[in-house]
Parts: sequence; structure tokens; C-alpha cells
Amino acid sequence: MIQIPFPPSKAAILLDFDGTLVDIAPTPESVVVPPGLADDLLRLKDMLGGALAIVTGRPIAQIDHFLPGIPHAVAGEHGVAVRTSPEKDITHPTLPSVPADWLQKAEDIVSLHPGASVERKKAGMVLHYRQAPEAETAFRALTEQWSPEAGGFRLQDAHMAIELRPLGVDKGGAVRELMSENPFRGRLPLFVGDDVTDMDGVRAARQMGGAGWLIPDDFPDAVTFRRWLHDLSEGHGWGA
Ligand SMILES: O=P(O)(O)OC[C@H]1O[C@H](O[C@H]2O[C@H](CO)[C@@H](O)[C@H](O)[C@H]2O)[C@H](O)[C@@H](O)[C@@H]1O
Repeated sequence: MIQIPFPPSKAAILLDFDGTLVDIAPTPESVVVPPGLADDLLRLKDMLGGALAIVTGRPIAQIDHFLPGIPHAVAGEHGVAVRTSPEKDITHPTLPSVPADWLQKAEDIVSLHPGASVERKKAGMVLHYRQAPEAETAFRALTEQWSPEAGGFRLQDAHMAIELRPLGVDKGGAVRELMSENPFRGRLPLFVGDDVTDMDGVRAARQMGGAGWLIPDDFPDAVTFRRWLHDLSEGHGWGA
């Protein structure tokens, strides 16, 4: 099991949500927060002097719904939206909006494939096909017609989904931004995620002298990771 070579008083923990804290579910709304997770996270936050954050592709409001009052800070939409502490406003850089005709064409495809959906974000969208796998071909054909970079976007494959994301914003930037604020400042970041978008968070945490781990490379699955997190919250696995 992974050991952290320093004590909680020197650490900050920044965690991905889907596929890490919760198992992947048929739809974004149907994820289930595992029993005991909220208590583990609250105990950890306490041990870390508050330095616990969620860094997710989801909008911040969804983390507030699933983990109400639990993390000190949340970075949502892969870093497009950041709230550095519970009492602060959410900040967003100025970013281009998704062209209305792209949204309309995505909605047109969804209407032909029951179960497919478009998730709108502040500066992007996700075309979900988990519940309608046959829609993937049509989504790919559509997105290949666009020139996302020219409009300030990029396309990213996600879990049974294609995401349109703004250029120049990623989880690495979110980790750096959160780590520059109290109670994270001066601590070493520990970042854990499971997806290609999490690699930016992993790299940033490592470059800042902390550690970054990925499921399934470093933990075989999310259940094993959460068991480790539970042990950390009980004081096991920390160095002096
Ligand atoms: O950065 P994360 O916290 O891992 O969020 C990544 C995306 O997660 C959500 O979609 C994925 O999870 C859903 C629930 O398990 C699943 O139904 C879907 O197929 C996955 O793609 C979320 O909807 C996205 O906004 C996040 O970017």
C-alpha cells in the first residue's frame, strides 16, 4: 500500500470525483456516494487543517449536491470554475461560449438516440453515449466537422463521452491555483484521479514536490483507493 513520506500537517489532498470518489454510473445524476465516504473526507479535512479539495470535470454545483459542505475548495469543469473556500464566490476566467449551432446539432443527434445526452457546462459541453452506444458514431462525425481549436476549444475523449473543453484550462492549473491559497499554501499536494484529464493534476502535484497517483496504475480500482483513503483518515500510512 502507498505510504506518504510526510505527516498530515504538511499535506494537502486534492481528489477527482467520478471514477475515484464514486464509481462510474449509467448517468451523471445516478452516481452513489459510498457509505462512510463523507465521514472519511471530513476526518481527513480536519487532519489536514482544512486542506481538502475536489478537482472535477463537473460543475461545482454538482459537488455541492453530492458532497455538501465537505471539501474546503472545489475546482469544477476541469478548472474553468474555482471556489477556493466555502465562503468565497466561484471565479471563472473569461472564455469563449460554445457556438449555438454546435449545441443545436448535438441536441438534434440526442433526439435521435434515446439515452444519449448533452451536458452543458459554462465553457463547453459533454456528449454522453453510455446509455446509447450507437450514438458515438454520429457524435464523432459531428464533432469532426468542427474546428474546435479555431474557436478556442479542444475535443477530449472521456468515459463513454466526448467532451468539448476550452483550450488552456486544465486540472493542473486548478491544482496550482488552489495550492496558492490558504489552507493549501505551503503544503505538499497529493492528487488522485482516474482519467486522462487527471494526468494534468498528477503532473502538477508531482512538479510541486507532492505526489500524484492514478487509478488503475497506482491503485487497481476506486474501491481499493477509497479503502486506502479511509485508512489515511484513521491516521495510517503517513510518515513522520
Ligand atoms: O473529473 P471527474 O470528476 O472524473 O468528472 C469527469 C466527468 O464525469 C461525469 O461523466 C462521467 O461519469 C458519469 C457518472 O459515472 C458517467 O455516466 C459518464 O459516462 C462519464 O463520462 C460528468 O458527467 C462529466 O461532466 C465530467 O466531466
